[in-house]
Formats: sequence, structure tokens, C-alpha cells
Amino acid sequence: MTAITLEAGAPFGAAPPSGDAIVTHGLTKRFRGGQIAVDALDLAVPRGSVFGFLGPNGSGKTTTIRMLLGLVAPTAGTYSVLGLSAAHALPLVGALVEGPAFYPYLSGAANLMRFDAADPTAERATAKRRVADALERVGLSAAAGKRYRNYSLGMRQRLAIAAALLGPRELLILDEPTNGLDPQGTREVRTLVKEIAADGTTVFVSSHLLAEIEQMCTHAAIMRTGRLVAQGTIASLSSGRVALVKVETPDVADAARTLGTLGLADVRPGNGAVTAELGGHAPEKINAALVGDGVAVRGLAVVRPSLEDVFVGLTGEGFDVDG
Ligand SMILES: Nc1ncnc2c1ncn2[C@@H]1O[C@H](COP(=O)(O)OP(=O)(O)OP(=O)(O)O)[C@@H](O)[C@H]1O
Repeated sequence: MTAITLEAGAPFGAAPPSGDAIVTHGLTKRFRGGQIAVDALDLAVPRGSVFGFLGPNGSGKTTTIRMLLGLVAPTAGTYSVLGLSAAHALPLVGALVEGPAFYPYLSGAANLMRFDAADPTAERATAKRRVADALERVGLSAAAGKRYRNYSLGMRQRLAIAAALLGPRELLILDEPTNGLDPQGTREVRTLVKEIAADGTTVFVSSHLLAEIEQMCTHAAIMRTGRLVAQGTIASLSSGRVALVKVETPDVADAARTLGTLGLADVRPGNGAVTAELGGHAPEKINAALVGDGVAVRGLAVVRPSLEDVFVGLTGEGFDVDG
């Protein structure tokens, strides 16, 4: 579908609905002092996707999100959110940018009631219903009356996401939602993101963790120092990289010979293992040929390229997970 962009802040109704939940063209932010945080960014986030916005710390993710939410003015470029300018899209967008401040001595439900009350567009009479729905959506109904300070890290973050879901949202934007969480909390948030997406909400989620994006997202964009390095479905991002077959064996030289005879490319004998490009070869046939040649096969694995391999291949650099 063709994506239509509006000038940032263009009036409501100036463009027909876009096929994409978020579109940016040449979106740029240069902070005072000359630093470019986001450099000519062209993003296309399909509706219904869980879109991972991936990059090391400082690569421009938060600045991009703040521009999309109308919190920071772009220096140049255009963007649209749900086919609208940020101001007009905002009621349909839930966002978690900096963790909301909750009162430790109030319950989860009471905290959300306070949040809801701060929204001047929300109807007062239906506040309880909205809070109950949001709590249910994040799986906190049973803990609604429990004090916030007694919530686990995962529950606290789920409550923060509930605050972003007070009201019908077509798009949920989450900036590093698993930052600072323990493994259990990380799993809870990951599962919740998938559930929210399954209900039809587009989720745009930033992270500096490659594995997390791979596990949670259907699509990803990779950022590096303010520039977009690549974007697409997780499968298409990885498809440019070749899969390898790795044979673990004490007979390294013999195994390498067999793989070469079979016509596999880039055969590399190593310490107790040989790798080669899999190409169009069937792993079970490779195994049969090795065994037929008397090679003692201890293990045979097909190693698919990870997003990290893609990142390294595109930038020539490792991905510093700690930023
Ligand atoms: N208000 C500001 N004034 C000046 N420079 C800023 C400002 N906000 C961000 N930057 C700089 O812009 C660059 C991008 O920062 P940004 O926070 O967008 O990156 P990020 O990928 O979200 O990283 P992190 O996860 O650490 O927040 C960084 O070099 C940062 O120091």
C-alpha cells in the first residue's frame, strides 16, 4: 500500500488514511550545539506489526519517538502517525516513553484512576470501566487492589503499559519497555506485547537488545548513530545472510573433503568442527554423505543468521548490547 505523509503538524483531514501506522520521510533532528540525533530517517511501520526499533544507546531511538509523539519538533522532514499529524493521532496512540510516576502506597487501580483523571478528554462517568479494562488487558485484574510498592518489577511495567492503554488505542509506542527488568519481568512484558498485537494494535517498540527484538517482533528497523541501517520483516532482514552448516567431528580433514566434494562453498575446517555455506543442500543428505565416507559425526547443525549477524554485516561493527 502506498504510504502518504503529512508535513509535521499538518491539519486534520489533509490526507487520506495511510496504509502504514507510522511513516517518516527524511525525518531529522539536530539539537542546539550542532549534534545530529536523527539523520534523514525514512521509516515505514506497517499496521498490525510488532515493529522493533533497534539500535545501541544514543543511536536516536528516543528522539525519534519524541518527534512522533509531538514532544520534540523535527529540524527537517515529514511524518505521519496513523495517517494523521501527531496532534490529531495522539488520542489513538498509547505511549510509554519515560516510566510514569506511580504512588507506592496506592493500589494499581487507584494509580490508574489518577492517571485517567489527568486526561481532560476522558469521560469521568466511564473512568472505572476504562481502568478495569486496562488492568484486565495487562493481566492485573487480580492485583488491582494491591499496593503498587508490593508489585513485582514485571507487574509495575505492566501497570505502566496499562496506563498507556486507558482508552482505545490503534498504536502503542514503547520506549525500551524491558529496561531494568529482571528476566521474569522481561518475559511478562514480551508476552504482553504479543497479546496486545494479537488484539490488532500496532506496537512500535524500541530496544537496544537484539535478541529481544528477534523474539518479540515481526518487523525491525536498525539504527546506528542517528541513521537507518536497514528495515523490513525479521525474516527479510536475515535472508540476505547465508545459513551455515556446522559439523562437529574429530575427523575434521575428512569432513572438509566430503563437504567440498558435495559442492558446499566456503568450507572452513576448525578445531573439532567444520563449517560451510549450506546453500541449497539438504542437511540430512550432507549427514548421510559424511557417514557414508566414514566421518564420525558428533553433531550437525544449521546455523541461521541472527539479527546480530545482519547488523555486523551491514555496519562492520559488533552490536554493543550494553550500549
Ligand atoms: N535534548 C538533547 N540535547 C542535546 N542532545 C541530545 C538531546 N537528547 C538526545 N541527545 C543526543 O542525541 C543522541 C541520540 O539520543 P537518543 O536518546 O535519541 O538515543 P537512544 O537511541 O534513544 O539512546 P538511549 O537508549 O540511550 O536513550 C545522543 O547522542 C544524545 O546524547
